[in-house]
Amino acid sequence: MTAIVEIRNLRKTYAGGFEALKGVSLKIEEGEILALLGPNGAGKTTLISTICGITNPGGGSVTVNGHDVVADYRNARRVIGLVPQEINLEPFTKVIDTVKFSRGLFGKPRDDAYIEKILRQLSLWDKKDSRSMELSGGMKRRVLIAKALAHEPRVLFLDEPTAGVDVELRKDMWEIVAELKANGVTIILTTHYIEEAEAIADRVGVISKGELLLIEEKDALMARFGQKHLQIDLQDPTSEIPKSLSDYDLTLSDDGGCLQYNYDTRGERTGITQLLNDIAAAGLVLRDLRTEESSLEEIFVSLVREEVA
Ligand SMILES: Nc1ncnc2c1ncn2[C@@H]1O[C@H](COP(=O)(O)OP(=O)(O)OP(=O)(O)O)[C@@H](O)[C@H]1O
Repeated sequence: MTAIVEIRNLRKTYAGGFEALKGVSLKIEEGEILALLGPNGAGKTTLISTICGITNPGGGSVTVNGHDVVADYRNARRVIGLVPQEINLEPFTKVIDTVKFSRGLFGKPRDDAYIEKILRQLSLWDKKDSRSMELSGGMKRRVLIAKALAHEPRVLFLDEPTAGVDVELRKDMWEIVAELKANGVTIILTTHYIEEAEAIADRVGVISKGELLLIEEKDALMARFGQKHLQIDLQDPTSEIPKSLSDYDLTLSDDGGCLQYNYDTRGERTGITQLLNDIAAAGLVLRDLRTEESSLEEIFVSLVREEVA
């Protein structure tokens, strides 16, 4: 794989002295979907804005497709599409005109067939003559994507693409992103919805306080930090965990009816067989067993909490 975006030791200090990026280095591979997670104010938008040439870096460098985003910003911008967090559409302009205009801004020749293709892909073709003010919030978000794609970028940045969007439309967006990836577009998205990263990202980066805490393949991340929980429902509630089970990582539900056993998914031995024997020996009778895996959300929260501590 080749890197299409290379970020080296990127720093940004806003006027007033706030250090929003503290030396971020990152390579983004061509064709991948990278999700950037991080709490409010972590620096995600600042990072995206700097890569897109909207904010000037205070130090370090970024190249996109080999073009430096400061020294060679025109060529860098040509390959970048940006879907901003805020909806910034002109209320009286027709959908098709706003999308065509975006293409023109990059000096690309008129290509009505391509514009039709992206509007159809985003289910906007029947709205092409509607003014932005006549569209729902979700449709406006689609128009922003169409605008960002109008000049055929190879790298698409989506800054919280599904903020405030209903569940159904969110899933539609995920499909759109998957289709774009299939067409060879590299996608970087920021999101607060961890299930979004879990559903569509190839890699996940976690940013907190201007630093990249980690960047890793999603599946490897889930396997590395993942814990499994075995829920053991008891026939009769118990008031406390029997002393003979004190060596196990067990928690008892408030109603005393369920024991939760936490174990490492990487461990060669889970200890479950022995635990079940010991539970029986302690006189507890099982009613049911369920296993659950920790979600990316739990992993993320524990990482950011460690950072804050
Ligand atoms: N123009 C600016 N001037 C001064 N400080 C700024 C400016 N823009 C952003 N900041 C500060 O930089 C920090 C990072 O902001 P940024 O918007 O990059 O965070 P974010 O991770 O995108 O947050 P969110 O998830 O809330 O969108 C915040 O503390 C913010 O207040």
